[in-house]
Amino acid sequence: MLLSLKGAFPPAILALADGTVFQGNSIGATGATTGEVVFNTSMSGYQEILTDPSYCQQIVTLTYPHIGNYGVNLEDIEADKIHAAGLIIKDLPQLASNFRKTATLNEYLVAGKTVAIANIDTRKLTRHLRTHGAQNGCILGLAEGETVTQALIDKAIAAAKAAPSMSGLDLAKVVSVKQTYEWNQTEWKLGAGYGVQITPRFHVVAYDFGVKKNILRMIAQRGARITVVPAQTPAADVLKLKPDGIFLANGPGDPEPCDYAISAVKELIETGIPTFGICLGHQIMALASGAKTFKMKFGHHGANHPVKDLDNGRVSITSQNHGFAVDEKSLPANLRPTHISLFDNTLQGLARTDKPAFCFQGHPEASPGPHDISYLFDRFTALMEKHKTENKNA
Ligand SMILES: NC(=O)CC[C@H](N)C(=O)O
Repeated sequence: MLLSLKGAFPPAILALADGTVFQGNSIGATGATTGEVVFNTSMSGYQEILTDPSYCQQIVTLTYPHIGNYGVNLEDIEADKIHAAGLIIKDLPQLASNFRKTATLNEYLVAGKTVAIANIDTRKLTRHLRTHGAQNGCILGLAEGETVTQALIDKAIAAAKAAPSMSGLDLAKVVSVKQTYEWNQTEWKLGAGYGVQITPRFHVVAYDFGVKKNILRMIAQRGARITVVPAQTPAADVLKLKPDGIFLANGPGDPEPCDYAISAVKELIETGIPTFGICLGHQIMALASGAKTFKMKFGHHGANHPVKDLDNGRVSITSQNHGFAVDEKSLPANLRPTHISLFDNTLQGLARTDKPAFCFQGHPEASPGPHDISYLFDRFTALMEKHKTENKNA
């Protein structure tokens, strides 16, 4: 039986901007945090979710009831720190067990200075977010011995109301790396851990808008060495690196204000160098091609989302994490829909008809999630192979 640790942790408050309040226990850092409260339906992968830079300024509610069962380890990270603004769960099990475990979730949250709340009704919260839409919230993690008072509840509601709206926020340049770096780590294998790409055939330049490490690993696995560049790198600097392919990363915030990236991508696609975008990268490619994006009601966050490939009818179960989407009605003639979500029919994939450029809204790198749609990385490799051969023959 899993024993709840209810009594072992100080109280915590979760307040939403509309005044809804939940009381539970603080299982992370003491103090306050604010952000957009979203829900994620993945059953595992909390460490990858917490470290995903796309969750910057978002508080993540996990709908799966037992979170923390397998602790945390040194390998399942998508960035070198926790990026989520906070965590909301139902039950933190007393026992965390896994052969790779180096710490418990609670220890990890405290060390990562992340405020988190447990023992609240996450089903009620999720229904609330589904009905009323994602909204800002505040978690107040109290110190040992402190008790909940009306003044603290009012303070949490006021902080939730004062938090900035996600619409219009450019967070890509906030989380992006400041210096260019090289990447050659490949995918994780049981017994061997992560590998190294020592015989690359391609050179990929990856725009870091908040890149998840597993994307870089999956590109490296397929024969590439990668130069990761800051979000605001001009197109001319990318071209100087003579890439065989350009990758546009995932990232947090609203894609629309990322004008520097939109104009660079517009220029780069025109050169005919194969380009692949994921999530924020997908939205930026769409904007660079003349389409529009919009804010969704509560977005897609989970590892069980069915997506249909419009070219062959094949359905993949995919990992998702986005709150904005590309408006299908805004597509220019040279941008073709390739995938749609079977949850709400929103656009999931696009391809340029005039250039070797395509993009995907969900997460083919999984981490966490199913690997059904990893074929998109093979598609990128095939485009680079073709481009390389054509250039050689030219
Ligand atoms: N994971 C991502 O890249 C998210 C893209 C964007 N920030 C959105 O919420 O839609």
